[in-house]
Amino acid sequence: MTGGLLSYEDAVEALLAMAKRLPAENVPLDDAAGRFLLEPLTARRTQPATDVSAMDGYAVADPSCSSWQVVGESRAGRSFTGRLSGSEATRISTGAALPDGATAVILQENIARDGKTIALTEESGGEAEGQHIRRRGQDFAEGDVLVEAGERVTARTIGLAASAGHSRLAVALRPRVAILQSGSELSADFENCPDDRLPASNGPMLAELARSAGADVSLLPVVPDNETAIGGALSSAAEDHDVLVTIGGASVGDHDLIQPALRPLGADIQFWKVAIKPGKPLFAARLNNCTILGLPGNPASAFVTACLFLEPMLRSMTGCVRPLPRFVTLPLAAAITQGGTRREFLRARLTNYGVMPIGGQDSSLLAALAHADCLIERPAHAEPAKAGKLAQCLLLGTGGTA
Ligand SMILES: Nc1nc2c(c(=O)[nH]1)N[C@H]1C(S)=C(S)[C@@H](COP(=O)(O)OP(=O)(O)OC[C@H]3O[C@@H](n4cnc5c(N)ncnc54)[C@H](O)[C@@H]3O)O[C@H]1N2
Ligand code: MOO
Repeated sequence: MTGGLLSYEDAVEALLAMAKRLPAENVPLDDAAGRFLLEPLTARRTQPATDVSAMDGYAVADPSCSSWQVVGESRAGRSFTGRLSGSEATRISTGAALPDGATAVILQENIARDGKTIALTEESGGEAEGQHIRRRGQDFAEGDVLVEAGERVTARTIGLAASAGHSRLAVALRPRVAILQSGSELSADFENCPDDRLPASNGPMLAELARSAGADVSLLPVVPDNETAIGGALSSAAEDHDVLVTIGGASVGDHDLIQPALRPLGADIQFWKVAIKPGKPLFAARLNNCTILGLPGNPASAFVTACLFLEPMLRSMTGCVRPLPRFVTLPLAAAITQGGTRREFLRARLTNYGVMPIGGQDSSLLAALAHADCLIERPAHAEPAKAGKLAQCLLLGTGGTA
């Protein structure tokens, strides 16, 4: 606890403990992208399956000769079936199987050919046994564990899985996430929003963030500041979703009605208020089988808390081995002022000289937020820091940097 507020670590740990791991499904490779392996990726085959040539040229039985007789060809996909001996050679292409008896490959640039006879050109160097040969199993062998369970399925993992003989992978079911925005000032009509209303912009922003984290997202209709209407929307959303994210109405004002609406439904409020800026009024609750994450309404607060809480929770539910945000150490490109009473996450941009805090740090500023591509962590009560000092930073837009 920090002055009655929970620390970020305690709060995120409590949230992760609330949200249980989802069951597995076996999905085609493209549908596994961005999700986490629930089982180690094990090679079902050996690669390369035989010794192969690394270059276009000639496979030879004896590289110490100075000329050879070409007795056939080994192409990728159609190998030479005979066996080489003495001064015999075959034409060979990159990736083609090395003929039996071949001990080296000579680059075609180093060869002069006259009919079936080939000879080393004057410029060529000494040829050695084993040169330009990729050995069987050099990449991986059947039974090798190639990627551990809990790692993210990237484009490279997909390539590796295909190569290792897999067309499907075991991943967790996609979390079903509902997003509920409340506030009588909010309008879902972005094109015709009167001046006394505000576009409900946090909904599509966080829907996209959750979708990028692998969730199936339902963006629910905006609910006005009415406890009964909010209660009805909460209870129906909690029935058929694993996670319900509420936006706004998390603080202490007369119109902050999310918790008052949750209590009569029997929801268990697990924690409220975290010592971070932005994001102080965040809360978490459990209603039947649904984990409810109450995010503050200010756009920067909603976004930053989604990065710090929602993404880690979704990663944890889907089997990620390192669900917590991964901070990297980077130099400050400009000085930052003294820290306040809460640990702060300053919106910033990466430059060639380090991280540069952006101008507007007020949590209502969406244009400034959209300009940021990382967050600088400034501990509570931190001393002012000069340009060049190292800071902990969270890169944005990398799928949570897990
Ligand atoms: N007396 C106190 N007042 C406030 C405190 C406090 O501790 N004591 N905390 C402040 C902090 S910090 C924050 S953050 C805000 C957040 O409060 P709420 O979660 O209750 O958010 P709202 O009041 O509903 O909205 C704040 C702001 O954001 C706009 N908003 C809300 N939802 C959306 C949406 N879906 N899309 C776009 N914009 C949205 C809303 O119109 C307000 O302007 O409370 C402080 N107050
Ligand atoms: O925490 Mo509020 O999110 O500071 O603006």
